[in-house]
Amino acid sequence: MATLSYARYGKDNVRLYKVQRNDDGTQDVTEMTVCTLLEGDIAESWTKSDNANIVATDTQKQTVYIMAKLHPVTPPELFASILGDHFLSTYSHIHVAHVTVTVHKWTRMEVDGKPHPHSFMRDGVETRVVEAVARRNKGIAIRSGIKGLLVLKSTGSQFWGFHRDEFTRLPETRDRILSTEVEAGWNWRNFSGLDEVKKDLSAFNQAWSDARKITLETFATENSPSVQNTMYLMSEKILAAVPRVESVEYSLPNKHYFEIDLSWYKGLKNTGADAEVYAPQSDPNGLIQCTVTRKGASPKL
Ligand SMILES: O=c1[nH]c(=O)c2[nH]c(=O)[nH]c2[nH]1
Repeated sequence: MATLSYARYGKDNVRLYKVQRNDDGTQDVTEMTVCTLLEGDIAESWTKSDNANIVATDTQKQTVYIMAKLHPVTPPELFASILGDHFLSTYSHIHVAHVTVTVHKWTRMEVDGKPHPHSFMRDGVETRVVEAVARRNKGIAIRSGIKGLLVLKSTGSQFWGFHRDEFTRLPETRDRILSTEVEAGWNWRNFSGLDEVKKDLSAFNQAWSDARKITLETFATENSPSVQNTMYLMSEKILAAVPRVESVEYSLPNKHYFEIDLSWYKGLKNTGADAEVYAPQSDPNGLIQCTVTRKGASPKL
């Protein structure tokens, strides 16, 4: 009659902070939010009120803390993989572990022109987000990404040549404001397991900084014909920079800034080439998305 066709469960919004005290007296800090979701032989909890196979979500939370104490929490790709691997190796009835780690910004302060040993500031809401999916006998799939990186350019963006019909009001423009909140992700070729993840840990931070730099530099320097083309260029460049990455995804809202006609006040000119005062729009916004996949890449698990 009815069948349970989807079930996973875990703990979301596990907040965690870890400090590393270095020999030279400086300290490094990491703050993250973790989500763990498990799949496996768990259906009977839903269908028969039998919780015997349920690793309580509280247990999952405690595990996150213990693993953070016992292991490094950076790079986040490693920590997410350690957690995923732990759930599979500890519980034979769990077949898939999804772990998402969101790293929050703590940027070291500069005081008197010098990096401060133990003081940090939150200079933006941008986060680094990693999702690791550990599947029994199928290795670990990792997606790394950036979220919440808010950017704006005041010129160097166009949008023209688009389809026009009786529903079209938007004028063509060869000079507009372009603003978006970057959500970017890059999918690594599947890892056979935790050992393979550990083989080249520096690749994860390097890819993050390459992807971030490519995103910012392409946004700034291209005379953009559309959000679509700009995100495609960024994706191509990330694929070229990081050989192990098989596909790149972008999701970019187009945050509109509308011109305001002020001619009603003493004939003030504030449109077209005279536009200086604009009305930023909170909604609606365009939303442009793409996945760009390396030729010959293995299909995503
Ligand atoms: O870069 C853009 N892409 C669109 O698809 C679009 N549609 C729109 O109204 N403005 C824009 N801008």
